[in-house]
Amino acid sequence: MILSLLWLLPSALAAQPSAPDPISAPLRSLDFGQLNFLHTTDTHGWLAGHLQEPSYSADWGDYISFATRMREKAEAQGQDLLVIDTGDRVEGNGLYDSSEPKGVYLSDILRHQHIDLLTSGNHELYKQNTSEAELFTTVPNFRGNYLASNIDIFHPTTKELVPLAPRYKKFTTKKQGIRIIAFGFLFDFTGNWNNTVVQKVSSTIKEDWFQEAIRDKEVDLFLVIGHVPVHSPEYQAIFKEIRGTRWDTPIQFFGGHQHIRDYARYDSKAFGLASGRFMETVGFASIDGLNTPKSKHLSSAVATPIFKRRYIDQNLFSYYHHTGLDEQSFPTQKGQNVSRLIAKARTDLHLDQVHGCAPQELWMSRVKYPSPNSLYTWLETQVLADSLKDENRVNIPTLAVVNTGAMRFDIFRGPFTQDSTFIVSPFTSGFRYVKDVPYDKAQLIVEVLNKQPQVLQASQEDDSPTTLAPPEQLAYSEDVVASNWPVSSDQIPLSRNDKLVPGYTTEDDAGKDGDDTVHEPISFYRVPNCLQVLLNNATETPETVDLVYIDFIEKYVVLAAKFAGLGIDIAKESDVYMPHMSLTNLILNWVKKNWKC
Ligand SMILES: Nc1ccn([C@@H]2O[C@H](COP(=O)(O)O)[C@@H](O)[C@H]2O)c(=O)n1
Ligand SMILES: [Zn+2]
Ligand SMILES: [Zn+2]
Repeated sequence: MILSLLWLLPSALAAQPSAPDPISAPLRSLDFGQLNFLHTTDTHGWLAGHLQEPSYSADWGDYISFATRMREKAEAQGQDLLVIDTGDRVEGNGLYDSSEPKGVYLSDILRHQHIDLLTSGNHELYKQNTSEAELFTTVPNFRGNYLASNIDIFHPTTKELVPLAPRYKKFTTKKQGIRIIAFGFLFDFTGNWNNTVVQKVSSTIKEDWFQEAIRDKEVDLFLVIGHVPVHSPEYQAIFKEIRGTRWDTPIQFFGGHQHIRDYARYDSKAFGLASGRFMETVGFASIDGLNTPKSKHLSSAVATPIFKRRYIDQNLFSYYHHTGLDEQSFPTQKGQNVSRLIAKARTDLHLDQVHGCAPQELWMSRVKYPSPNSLYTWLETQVLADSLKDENRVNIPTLAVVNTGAMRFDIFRGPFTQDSTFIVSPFTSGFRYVKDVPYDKAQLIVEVLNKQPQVLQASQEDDSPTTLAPPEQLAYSEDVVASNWPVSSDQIPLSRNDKLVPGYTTEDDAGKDGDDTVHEPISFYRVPNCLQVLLNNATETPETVDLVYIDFIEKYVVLAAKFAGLGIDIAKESDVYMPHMSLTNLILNWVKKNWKC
């Protein structure tokens, strides 16, 4: 990754004269301890980093150099460093989605990082080929380090149900001799393909192997990694189960899935870190004052260990700062080779091929919905309105419903590339429809879907619902939410020359000082679960409509239809709409036609 003068600026600001000087960007430092961690989660294929956002512009090769330098630094101080990844490595970027078969370049890049412990996310399990790629490629690539405490897979050859990877692992750290038992969980996910089985966390922790593991007396730290939100019933249950048996053994959790920076305090000796999404963030955590055989011998043990956390902006400026190195001394040979491998993969996959040029920024959550700069407003009023048409259903009033979670990232003004195609919406789900749905019932279905607690948005559990709440019980608010975004910085003194770059201003269970980079806050607005748009020249209130929806949300539409008293079984009555057309391709075709450069 090359460091240029304007590299720390968001692309939207890069051309402006008042751009902040990157050198003055204030950074909070990392407090090393006996045991240190680097954590990634929900990388979703973004191993090339963010080409349009300098704050997150380092790549997986740079991260490899960073982890190496951090390990060298820790070990030189007689401390340990572990590298963790908690899943959703796939789906969401051209580097993964653009190859045939998907993921061949990605897995070959990923494996060069030394990852000490990793788990699966839900995205590794949506499809049969993805989970089998985990079984046959990722698990062997990280042999002994991949954990699957609650995931089994039907082995494609033997047809036997086997653990995707070992349930847990016991090991001792190199420098400090810390005895660790580690587990690797997935939240209570039910949207997996039927070749895998995800056991509920609450029943997994009652199994003999787990109960025996937490009764092991020769343990200084329990390490729970997982594709699980750190504030979740699943992690509460694991915490309680371990604490019930081991009242004072420290527990460190690492989580993900919600795509946010977050830190949870379970008690004075148990904390959990979640490290964002899309290679924007590398999480850092440290523990000092652990009771180990070595510290007992040296009588340096303390009553309560000290837990720390930091959210590192994934760029070279942060990496140089935290390692105390520079452009010459920072990169490792391996890191540079991997950066070259990424560049070559991007070339082979034509990821810079331009399909059109976006005339403006389109935001997922930085602006209100609906509004002229809302990505969802654009999807409704431009893309769906122009392009969602089945040639066998012409001139039939149609109500289309799309889950907002199908849209994964903002669009920046300028080139819309092969890469953008998958960054914006990578999913291969098609469209289905039911005919002759009374319009009032169709509207009630959407209303019911939108009053559910965010089940269909990105980063929410797409758990199979058995019931849906009536619309009047749940309120949807489109107000600004301060969900780990905009609060002003504290504790780090700013000089008059400091001009802040917009970015994360996280508030978590440990306070407001978690982000390494002090940012200017960004507003964040909620969006509904589903968009709806009337198509085919429908009058304002047609009598009946074709109800069109993305097949990914069918199970919710079925329940909402029952709730709305539609009286038909949507799953049985529905048919394919626009055969072989995914939302990804619908958007791409629209861009090619409408966004000339
Ligand atoms: N075919 C799919 C798959 C997923 N989604 C959306 O993604 C959300 C889950 O993503 P995470 O990264 O948060 O695990 C899911 O809730 C859906 O909103 C989709 O739309 N289509
Ligand atoms: Zn994710
Ligand atoms: Zn997830």
